[in-house]
Amino acid sequence: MTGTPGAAASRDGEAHERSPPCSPSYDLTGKVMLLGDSGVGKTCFLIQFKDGAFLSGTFIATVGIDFRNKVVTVDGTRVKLQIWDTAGQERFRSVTHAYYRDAQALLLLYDITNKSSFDNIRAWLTEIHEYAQRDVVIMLLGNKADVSNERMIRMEDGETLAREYGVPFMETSAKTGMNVELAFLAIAKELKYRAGRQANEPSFQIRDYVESQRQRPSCCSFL
Ligand SMILES: Nc1nc2c(ncn2[C@@H]2O[C@H](COP(=O)(O)OP(=O)(O)OP(=O)(O)O)[C@@H](O)[C@H]2O)c(=O)[nH]1
Repeated sequence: MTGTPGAAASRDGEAHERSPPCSPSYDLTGKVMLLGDSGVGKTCFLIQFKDGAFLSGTFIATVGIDFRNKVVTVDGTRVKLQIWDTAGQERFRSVTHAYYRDAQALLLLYDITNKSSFDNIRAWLTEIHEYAQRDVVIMLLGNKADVSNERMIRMEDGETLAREYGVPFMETSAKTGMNVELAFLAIAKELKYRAGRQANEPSFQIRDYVESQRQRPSCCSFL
């Protein structure tokens, strides 16, 4: 994370990118990567957060890596998130490994309707531990929670795995937007907290925050 605004230009050309140093449009920046198997919904997740829209129809796999910026305000601090959308396909893995070490946070997605995407989470976590910074923030997300009739992975299985690795967890839907913004807000809050805690500011526990704020899909409200 860096506190120096105005440095890099984004591909989406947001005006705030070139703000003069005397009037920065954000206070902190943090790099976030979206990881997970091909087709779990990483690109849709990012577009839902950035534009509030869902891309339905033909699935076009990401080639290599791409990024978008969005500024969120948490507790009065403006955090610019630079969000990297990676290709889930195996053949792009060596390209994406190179980006892991600069990331402060990783959102690791599986698809609740696709068992192998869940089974591969352990392998993703092994890669993360190999290539990412030791203190990187990791969040596990079970995406496509809107497709309840095709569910293959129970919510409690996601929770158990997340607990085993000590990471926050929630189910999400890039289609309905359920918990999408919350995932990024929780990351931004954690980055702000790490950047410097103010006197009298209560400590922040990302797992507790996510657990208290997340919505549950209606099918799983009993879990
Ligand atoms: N119902 C539903 N469909 C989704 C959701 N998220 C993504 N999809 C669909 O899943 C397919 C794959 O979505 P992408 O976002 O392209 O997947 P990806 O993880 O970026 O895939 P790669 O770029 O290959 O790594 C698309 O057909 C999306 O419309 C969701 O939350 N709910």
